[in-house]
Amino acid sequence: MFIQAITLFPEMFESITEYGVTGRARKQDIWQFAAINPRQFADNKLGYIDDRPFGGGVGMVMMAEPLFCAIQAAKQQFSGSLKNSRVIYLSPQGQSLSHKKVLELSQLDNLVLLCGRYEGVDERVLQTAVDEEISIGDFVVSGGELPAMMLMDAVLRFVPNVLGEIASAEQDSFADGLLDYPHYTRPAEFQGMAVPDILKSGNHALIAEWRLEQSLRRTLTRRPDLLVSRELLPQETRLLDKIRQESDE
Ligand SMILES: COc1ccccc1CNc1ccc(C(N)=O)cn1
Repeated sequence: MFIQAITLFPEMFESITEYGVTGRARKQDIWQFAAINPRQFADNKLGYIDDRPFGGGVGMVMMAEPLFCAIQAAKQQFSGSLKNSRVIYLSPQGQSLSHKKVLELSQLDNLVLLCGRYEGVDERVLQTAVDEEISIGDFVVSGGELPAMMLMDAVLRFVPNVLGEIASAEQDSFADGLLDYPHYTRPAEFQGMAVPDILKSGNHALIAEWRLEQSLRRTLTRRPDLLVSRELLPQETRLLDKIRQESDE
């Protein structure tokens, strides 16, 4: 997968291109990255890429021309099939990013991420050169770079070989629509708190059931909304009934 970010701060992306599983995978050429700074497309000597908003109001707006040229430049770099590509603008006005959308994006060959700064970008860029507007949550941060990196990381976890054993991405919570179960590692006792015995039993069937019960219990108490739209397997229904009876007692 070839990911390009259109950003005034290319160096910010080193946190995902140089570190952790995503950094290692990029260094192994499992995925590729390039940043394009719209300032290089500013048509004035001073490299202006923002201007005051029509209609007045606070702050500045990113101008259409430099961004449009940057997106065109990104499209010329595409590897693989041009069709299997998407230009995404990160913004609080976007469609909320979901696990389903993450999976869909992980199938693409090319991803272009437009990172806004100031009060946002000229609407005409969105109308002519952006395929989708995506939000990573109902909050505002100073630029689209951190949301872009969040999206990149979530998507890359589903690109084959990025994680090594793809299993750990599919076992992530949200992958099966439930919150994650609690995790423990050595020492067996920490500040007087022991690890649940079941996890030391070596009985993998019982451990799997315990973990599923813990996921269901956490989802029921912390995010019951996730259970509303989720089809339950018979074993899950049985465990949920058991959990509900306990809380009714
Ligand atoms: C004032 O910033 C903006 C104003 C308008 C658009 C983009 C930005 C850049 N900031 C962003 C970007 C995305 C998200 C999100 N929720 O995905 C949050 N903030």
